[in-house]
Amino acid sequence: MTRNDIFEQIQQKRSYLCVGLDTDINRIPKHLLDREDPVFEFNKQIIDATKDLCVSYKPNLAFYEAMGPAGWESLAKTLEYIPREHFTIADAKRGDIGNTSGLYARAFFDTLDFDAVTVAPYMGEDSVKPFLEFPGKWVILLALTSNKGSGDFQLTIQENGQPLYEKVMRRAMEWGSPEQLMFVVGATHPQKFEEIRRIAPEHFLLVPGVGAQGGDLEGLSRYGKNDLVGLLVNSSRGIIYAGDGPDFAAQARAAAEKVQQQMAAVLG
Ligand SMILES: O=c1ccn([C@@H]2O[C@H](COP(=O)(O)O)[C@@H](O)[C@H]2O)c(=O)[nH]1
Repeated sequence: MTRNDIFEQIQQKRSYLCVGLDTDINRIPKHLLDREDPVFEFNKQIIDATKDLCVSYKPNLAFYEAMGPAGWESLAKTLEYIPREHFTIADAKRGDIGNTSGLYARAFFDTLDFDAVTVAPYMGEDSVKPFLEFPGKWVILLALTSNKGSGDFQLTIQENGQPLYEKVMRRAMEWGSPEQLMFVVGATHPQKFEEIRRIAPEHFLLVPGVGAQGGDLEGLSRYGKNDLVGLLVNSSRGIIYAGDGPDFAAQARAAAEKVQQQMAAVLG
């Protein structure tokens, strides 16, 4: 999928929402538990209820891997079910020595046909580059994450006065163009967005941390406003667990619609 395809979808739907499919078997409505594949059934109903309101879906691999082979099966069926126009992100946070990264890339881009995978940059260039060798596929590199621990390394100041996340972004921009590389920047760091946009004016940012983690969508939106919008804002629990009864999908839709309307207002 190209950058233009993503922009077009944003314009059509007046939305830059990414719905996170963090589907926890212990949190899905009880009435689904007697289905053959409750996780897939839950995802299917969430997708049906939200697909016109979002441009992207992001299953987090932990939720599927924790279930063993059945989880991989649910993940593959979910990916197959997501309409093709949506940008699909495997939130796997991978990265290893080169040959191993190459196999991770094959797993997410060939075996499964995701558009993008999240990658952890800590092991450096040779751990990231194998993911960039797949035409039309995307790397979403962790830059400044939404969690409290982001202060432990990412915000530490280097000899040249730059925080580590900035060094990571500048180096990574030498490896991948805005057509194949995005950065994860947590919504919980609103004061950093202006600087991050200066560092990477053309790259899409995947922004988790709104909703359940307390990040505020309104404050961030102006940092995506060059071109149409260069942000994908993720919400997982705030949408998929908006309700826990038989009407859970309708509740998820209502939560997604609320976010989409805020986004439409920003897009004008
Ligand atoms: O910095 C990061 C990177 C990834 N995530 C992931 O995004 C979702 C957020 O879920 P919510 O329920 O909307 O809080 C989840 O899959 C995280 O692993 C992140 O939160 N922060």
